[in-house]
Amino acid sequence: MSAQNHPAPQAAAAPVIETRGLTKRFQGLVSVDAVSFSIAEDEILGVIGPNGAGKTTLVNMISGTYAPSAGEILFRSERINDLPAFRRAHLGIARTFQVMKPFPGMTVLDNVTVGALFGRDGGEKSMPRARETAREWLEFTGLGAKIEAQADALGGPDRKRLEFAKALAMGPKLLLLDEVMAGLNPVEVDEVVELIRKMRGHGMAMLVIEHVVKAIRSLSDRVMVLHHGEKIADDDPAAVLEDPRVIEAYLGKRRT
Ligand SMILES: Nc1ncnc2c1ncn2[C@@H]1O[C@H](COP(=O)(O)OP(=O)(O)OP(=O)(O)O)[C@@H](O)[C@H]1O
Repeated sequence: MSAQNHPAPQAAAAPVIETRGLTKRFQGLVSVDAVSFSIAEDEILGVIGPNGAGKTTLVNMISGTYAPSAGEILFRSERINDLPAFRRAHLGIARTFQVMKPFPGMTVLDNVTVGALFGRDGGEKSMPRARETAREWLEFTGLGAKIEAQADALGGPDRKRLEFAKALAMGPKLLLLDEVMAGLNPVEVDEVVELIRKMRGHGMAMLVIEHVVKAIRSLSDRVMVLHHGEKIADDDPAAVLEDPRVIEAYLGKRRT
């Protein structure tokens, strides 16, 4: 099954996230250079580019970890440049991290319950409801049998599932997935691809940073390519992955 099998997102609907000329400079280095893009509800934008292209920095600006040096971030038409990260989480922006960080000394269920308590609109208001939400997302992500395990004892693939469940329990409208397939074998990659597919239709926009090109090709409605901080392509996956500039900048060096 490919992304083309899904109904096309409504072109006319207001985007969930939009950036205009978004820029981040670190001293002399321009890490993200005037990047403009948008993602609609239920749309998946794949983001690829060589190491150091600015992908994680882009996510860090959207989630509120880094303040932009220039440009605008609009979330459902509201300018959010100056909101702290927790306020963005309350609006419905959730992310996963490249290095998975479960809360140590806590069970799998407790980890995801924290997500449910601090999510959109301030999170679930009661502990029983938060735990119920956490259980539902742990079932959804395939960790239903491990809810009482210590989170820091989980193996790599299960840690990724936990990271998904934590983010989903926040009730996101925008989910930012930063290299969730790194370090997985091909079978595990396919499982994560299936999981992301299953997440479609839950009213989210998704930004998926990934080096596994096969996965990006099959998941994404559109693919954006960053190179030295600049956007060099943003189109449907087939067009982007055949673009000579993209092959030159990135794909020529990778055959995944
Ligand atoms: N806090 C920081 N201070 C200084 N430079 C930074 C900082 N964060 C990122 N950079 C620089 O910005 C550039 C883009 O980095 P970024 O991590 O966004 O790239 P990336 O595309 O996510 O790479 P990768 O695929 O390796 O994760 C790099 O040159 C990096 O060294």
